[in-house]
Amino acid sequence: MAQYTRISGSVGLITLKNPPVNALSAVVRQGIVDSVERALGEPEVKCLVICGQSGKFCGGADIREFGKKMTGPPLIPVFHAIEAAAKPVVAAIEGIALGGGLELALGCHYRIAHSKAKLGLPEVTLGLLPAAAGSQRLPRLIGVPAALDLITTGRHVTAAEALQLGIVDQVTDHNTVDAAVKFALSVAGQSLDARRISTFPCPRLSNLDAVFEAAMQKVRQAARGAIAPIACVQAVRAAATLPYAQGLEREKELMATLFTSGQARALQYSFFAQRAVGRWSMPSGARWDTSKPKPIRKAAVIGLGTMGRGITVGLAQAGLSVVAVETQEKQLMEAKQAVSGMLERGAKKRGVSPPLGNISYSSNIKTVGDVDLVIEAVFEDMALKKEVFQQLSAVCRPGTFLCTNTSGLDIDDLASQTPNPELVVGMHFFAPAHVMKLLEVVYGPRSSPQAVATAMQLGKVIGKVSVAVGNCQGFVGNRMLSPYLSQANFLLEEGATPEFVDQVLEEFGFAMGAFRMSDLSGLDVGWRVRKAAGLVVPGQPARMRQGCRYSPLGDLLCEQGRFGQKTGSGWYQYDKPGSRVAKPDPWLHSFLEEYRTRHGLVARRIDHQEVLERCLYSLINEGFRILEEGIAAGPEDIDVIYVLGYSWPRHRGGPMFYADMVGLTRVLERLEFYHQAHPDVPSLQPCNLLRKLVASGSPPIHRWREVIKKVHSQL
Ligand SMILES: C/C=C(\C)C(=O)SCCNC(=O)CCNC(=O)[C@H](O)C(C)(C)COP(=O)(O)OP(=O)(O)OC[C@H]1O[C@@H](n2cnc3c(N)ncnc32)[C@H](O)[C@@H]1OP(=O)(O)O
Repeated sequence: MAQYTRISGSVGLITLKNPPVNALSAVVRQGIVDSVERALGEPEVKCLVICGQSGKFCGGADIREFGKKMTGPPLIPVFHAIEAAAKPVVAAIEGIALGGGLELALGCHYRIAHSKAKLGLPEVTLGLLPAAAGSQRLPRLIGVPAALDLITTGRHVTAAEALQLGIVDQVTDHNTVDAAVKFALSVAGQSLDARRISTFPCPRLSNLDAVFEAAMQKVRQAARGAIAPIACVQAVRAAATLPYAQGLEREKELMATLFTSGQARALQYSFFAQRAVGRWSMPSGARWDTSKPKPIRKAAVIGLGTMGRGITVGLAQAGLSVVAVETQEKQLMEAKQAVSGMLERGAKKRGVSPPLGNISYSSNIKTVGDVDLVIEAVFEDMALKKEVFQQLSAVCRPGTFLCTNTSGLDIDDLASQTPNPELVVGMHFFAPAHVMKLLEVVYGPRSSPQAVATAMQLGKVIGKVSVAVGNCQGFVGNRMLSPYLSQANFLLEEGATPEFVDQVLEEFGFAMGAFRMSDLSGLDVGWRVRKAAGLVVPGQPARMRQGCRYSPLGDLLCEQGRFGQKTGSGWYQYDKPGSRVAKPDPWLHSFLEEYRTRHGLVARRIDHQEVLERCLYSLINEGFRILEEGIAAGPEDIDVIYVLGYSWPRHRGGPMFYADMVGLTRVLERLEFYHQAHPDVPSLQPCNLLRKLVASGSPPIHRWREVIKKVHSQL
């Protein structure tokens, strides 16, 4: 609702009340209209202030209403009614003014913001554009280049930047509503002619075409197929070239296209999925709302390689005390220098001082005796990790949580090295660990709900989106990647080139195709894992392992010392080791031809559809297996992992959402087709859960959990 009160006799105060973010639901919109009307009708009222309850101005349109039947007044006439008011209306912005929230403020005559407030038009991140006249008012207020930046990126700006840009009129460190009331009284009675943004001409640009061309090129490059950023540029162009009323029409047209697009649905699903993963549950019945995390004040990181350094930075930046341990003195010194540099650069960006004092460095593992939680981040080698866990068990005080940063090793095996396996969880960080948003929190069969809750909470504290998943080879992300990469390799055996496979996957929206990504990660990483699993038999490139098709192509490249970017060659060639520009490699093409001849394989023409379907559907099929086994609690967990950790295009929601969009029947049919053609590839055999979902009439993704529950209860 929107509550109307009178303060100081002559100020009408409208307070938006719709927890948690005062979103502009139908009731709130109606409340604003009624309150403005009432205030304008009361002769004693000289001015109005609009604020939000609980220190939050407004989080924008109510996203939960999207896709439902529209009720209540639309936003544009509500904002026009405010702008047309004959009494000054001041927005008192505390906390957030986002999307429709900022558009509401732009409809007001003045804006006062608290110094800690964040403002922005993030509609683009939901597959939309600021279509409550924001795309038309903001360029008129702050000019085209600044508006293009804000609208196409959706970035939030601080109150200080908003003041500099001219979005707000005043910033206060004190009570924002008091400041706004005082301000409103000071301008009451003054002419409002120059305060109605919709009447402003858009500031002229001599190089208008060049500015828009450059903006379009920039968004096309960054968008990876997303359409909203392009529509945002078009809407701002309308503001710059058309009268306000016509610009609004264009905004409406563009919005209509976006609103009904699958991309907006995917992005909105992704928004809620990222919040839903916080409400985790385990097959044991343990849940987020019944498991209390322990507060972590002091943590230790063991092993200061690339991952350990990033984790240390993340913890220190979040204000935790960190003991950073590296047993080799020389590496410890190098790490200290590197971590300090990362902290200094980060602090400079944020305009704060670097939290160097939060970290104490040590070469002695015994110094971690008084920490609340340890994150072991040594080399990905089980024997080494076991040794470290044994040492930790001896030196840590009772009750210390022991976490391992691993991308796939068995958490339970590691936990068995300690007398308290319930305190052990996996924390799978993604590189660079202080930047990447994703954290897979991996529970073993003996991890306590409190250990999981604590790791999930710590993830939140350090700014990660944490997803709780069960223990299995590769956990969720890497386990699903395995059939995807296998298919990419099989396609090469059958006649494709790395360039073609990557092109198809990049056109789909991945930042990098399977081969460019493997070259970046380093081919030796998977090779080492395959060797440890006994899959690599030197000198014998047989194409079968344990009765299933196997491609030794990656192993053969590694045997040649081709580890990817770091060695200057892998699936591609590079100018020099470390160079990032991948070039097609004639050597690789002849190598593939020789390989096919040696194995009696005849290259055939492989089309775009086959690449996409075999790579994606095998990955999706593994996702269904993961759901069936209860390794992930719901499709949202998998989708968040893929969008945040594996560059799955956000505007396609995630692999499980994509399967829902394509249609489960279609996915099932195509998997059956490919499995028939390749019966020796088990990852192409449609899994039980997928069949069950199709048999249940392919319910929409938000109802999959019901079918999954049934499958689990039948086990
Ligand atoms: C046309 C389109 C127009 C005019 C629009 O306005 S589109 C909406 C534009 N607004 C946004 O995109 C803001 C989205 N929200 C956020 O970025 C963040 O939620 C936040 C910065 C406002 C707050 O962040 P935080 O404190 O971390 O909290 P959560 O993100 O966890 O959110 C708390 C719960 O609030 C729900 N929420 C947030 N925004 C909205 C909204 N606009 N409509 C409906 N509900 C919203 C969010 O889902 C969380 O609830 P749960 O999902 O956990 O139940």
